[in-house]
Amino acid sequence: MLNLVLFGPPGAGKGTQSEKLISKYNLVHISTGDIFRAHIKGQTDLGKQVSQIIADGNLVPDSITIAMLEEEINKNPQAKGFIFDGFPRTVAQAEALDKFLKDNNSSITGVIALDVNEQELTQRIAKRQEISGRADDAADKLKKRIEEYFGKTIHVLPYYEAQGKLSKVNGIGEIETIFTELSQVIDSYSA
Ligand SMILES: Nc1ncnc2c1ncn2[C@@H]1O[C@H](COP(=O)(O)OP(=O)(O)O)[C@@H](O)[C@H]1O
Repeated sequence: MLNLVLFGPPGAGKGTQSEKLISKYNLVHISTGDIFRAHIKGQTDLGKQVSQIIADGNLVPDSITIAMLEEEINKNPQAKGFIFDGFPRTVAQAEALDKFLKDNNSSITGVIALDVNEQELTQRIAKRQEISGRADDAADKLKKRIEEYFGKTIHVLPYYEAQGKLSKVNGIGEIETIFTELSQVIDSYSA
């Protein structure tokens, strides 16, 4: 199995690159943000539970997020591998994912961090909000999300670095150029 974590701050381009990577490598895309948004749209119990948290730009509690992620993996028993996008966002989530995969005789192949500076992120998301209309893309909520990233999520990097699984790719430039670089890293796993 090829299990990838695509890592990076809000607006780094994880969603865009994931879409391209899943078709090239025949993987299942698991974006916890997308799944949460689907629950909110469908007004499920989970959606009702998390909608305010997400609108405010806060992280959803680990217990809820981890349970949802495991359920999503279990829905895809035939998968050749997964791209995790927006997960793990805390060290506790990273540990839970490792344990869950291990219990299923699998593991994370590699983690690729998309490197984008804060100024570029803010500009990209301001642009995106005009189209997405996402409540959490509003300036004050975005600020909160970037704070959550640099306060909690960034600690996931040394966790994977210690396992020798971390690679970094420059997330600024043409979408195709970034895609080529990501593909090179992925191809190096099996080389
Ligand atoms: N792994 C996670 N842990 C906790 N909360 C999450 C997680 N994934 C998504 N969320 C919630 O969903 C929101 C949107 O996530 P996402 O679509 O990945 O946004 P972006 O990458 O643009 O910040 C997050 O701000 C957070 O509230």
